[in-house]
Amino acid sequence: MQQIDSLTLAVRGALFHCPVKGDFEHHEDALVLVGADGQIESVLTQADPEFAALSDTLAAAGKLTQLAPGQYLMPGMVDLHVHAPQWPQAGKGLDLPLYDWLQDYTFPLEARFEDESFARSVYPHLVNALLANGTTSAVYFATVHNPASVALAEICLEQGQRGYVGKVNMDDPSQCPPYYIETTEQGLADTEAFIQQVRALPGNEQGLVNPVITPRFVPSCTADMLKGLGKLAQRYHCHVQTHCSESDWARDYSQEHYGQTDVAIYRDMGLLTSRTILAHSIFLTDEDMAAIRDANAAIAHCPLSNMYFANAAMKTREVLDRDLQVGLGTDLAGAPIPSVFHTCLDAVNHSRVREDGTDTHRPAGERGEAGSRVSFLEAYWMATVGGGLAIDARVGLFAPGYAFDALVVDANAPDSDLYLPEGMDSPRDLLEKLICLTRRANIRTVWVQGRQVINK
Ligand SMILES: Nc1nc2[nH]cnc2c(=O)[nH]1
Repeated sequence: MQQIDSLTLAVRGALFHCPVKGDFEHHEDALVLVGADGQIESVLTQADPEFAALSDTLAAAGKLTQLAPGQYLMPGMVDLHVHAPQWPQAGKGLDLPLYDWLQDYTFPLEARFEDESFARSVYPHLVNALLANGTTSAVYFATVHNPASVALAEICLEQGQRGYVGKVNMDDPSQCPPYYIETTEQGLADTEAFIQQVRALPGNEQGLVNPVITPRFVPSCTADMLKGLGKLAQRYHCHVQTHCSESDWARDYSQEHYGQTDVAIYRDMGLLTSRTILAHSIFLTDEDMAAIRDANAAIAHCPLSNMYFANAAMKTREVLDRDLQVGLGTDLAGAPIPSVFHTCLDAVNHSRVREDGTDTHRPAGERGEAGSRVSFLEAYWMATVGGGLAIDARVGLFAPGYAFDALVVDANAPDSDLYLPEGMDSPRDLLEKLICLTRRANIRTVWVQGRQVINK
C-alpha cells in the first residue's frame, strides 16, 4: 500500500476538472494525495484497490479532509490580469472611454502608491479578496514604484498566493501625467532591482512569487524603454506582461507612431517570448496570431472589461481554435468583480453577444459572427489549465506532479445561490452550474501549493 509518511494532506470527495479543452472529468468520490512539497502525489478513485484502506489509514493519522455531500473539489483559479492598485477604484467610472478613465481615475490613484504605507493598507485586502474568491494564482500590475511593488510581492508570499508581480513602466511624457512618470534610465534601473529583490525575498525559495516585466502599454512607453525592457526580459528570463491592442484608440496610436501592430512592436523590441502575457489582444491580425503562436506567448482574455473599453469583441473562438495559449483575466478594476468564476460567465456572455450581434436594423444572418460562441467548459479550461500554461506553472488540474492549488465549493453554504436538487443534474449540468453560480460565500477552503490559505 502507498506509504503515508511522506503525505501532508489528502482530500476525499467529489471532484471536477477540465484537463482537455472543451471537455471535463468528474469523479463522485476521489482521493487526492499531497506530498510535503505541496505537489500532488496521486489521484485515486474508488476503482483503485487501495482506495478504501488508504482512506481509513489517512483518517486514522489525522491527514484526511473528507468533503461533505454538496461539496466539490476544484482546481484553483488563475487570474492573468489584475491591476492591484486599482482595487479601491473598483466600480467607479466604467461608463467612460479608456483614455478618460485612465486620466481621471486611474493615474491619480496609482500615483498615491509612492507612499508605501498606503500600498500596505490596500494590497492585503485585495490579495485576501482574491484568495477568498478562489484565485490561487494572480498576475498583477502594481505601479511604477519599487517599494510598493515589492510590498505587493511580500503580501502575496505572506498570504500564500502564487503571485506574478510587475513594477509598471511608464516614461513617455506625451502620454503620462507629470505626477506619474519615471525617466527611461530610472525605470530600467528600478526594474532590474525589482527583479532581483523579488527573487531574493525571504520565504520565496520555491519561487511562489515571481517578478514580471511590465511596460504598461505602447502609448505610455518610449521606444528606448521598450527596447531596454526587452533586453532585461532576455537577460533575466522573466515573465512579461502588457496591454495589447485593447481599443481603437490604443490600436490607432501604435499605427500612427510605429506603423505597426502592438504584437509586431513587442516582437521587435524583444518582448514577445514564451513567458509573455498579452492582456486583451482585441484587434489581432492573422499575422499577429501567427506571431503569438510562434513565440508561444499567451493572451489574457478579459471579457467584461472588453465590454467597457475594447470597442469590439474578442476573437476568442479563433484564438482557441488556432491553439494559441489563452487564459482569463478579471482586469480589476477595468471590470469590478474579483472572481474568475464570474469571468467564465462573462467570457461566455461576451461570445454570445458577438455571435448574435446587436444591430436590430440588420437581418439576423448579417447581425453577428456565426459560430463564434465559446462554451462554459472552454471558459473554465481557460480559467484553470489555460492560465496555468500561460504562467508556466503546473497548476489548474489534478494530476501527479501538479501543485495542489485547489478549492472546495460548498453548495450548502449559507446564502448560496447554488441549488442542486437530487437527481436533476447530470455531471455536466452540475459543473456548468458550479461555474455559473459559485460565489465567494460558496468557497469554503482554498489551498495553494498544499498550504491552506482560506478556511471558513
Ligand atoms: N484596462 C486597462 N487598460 C489599460 N491600458 C493602459 N493602462 C490600462 C489599465 O490600467 N487598464
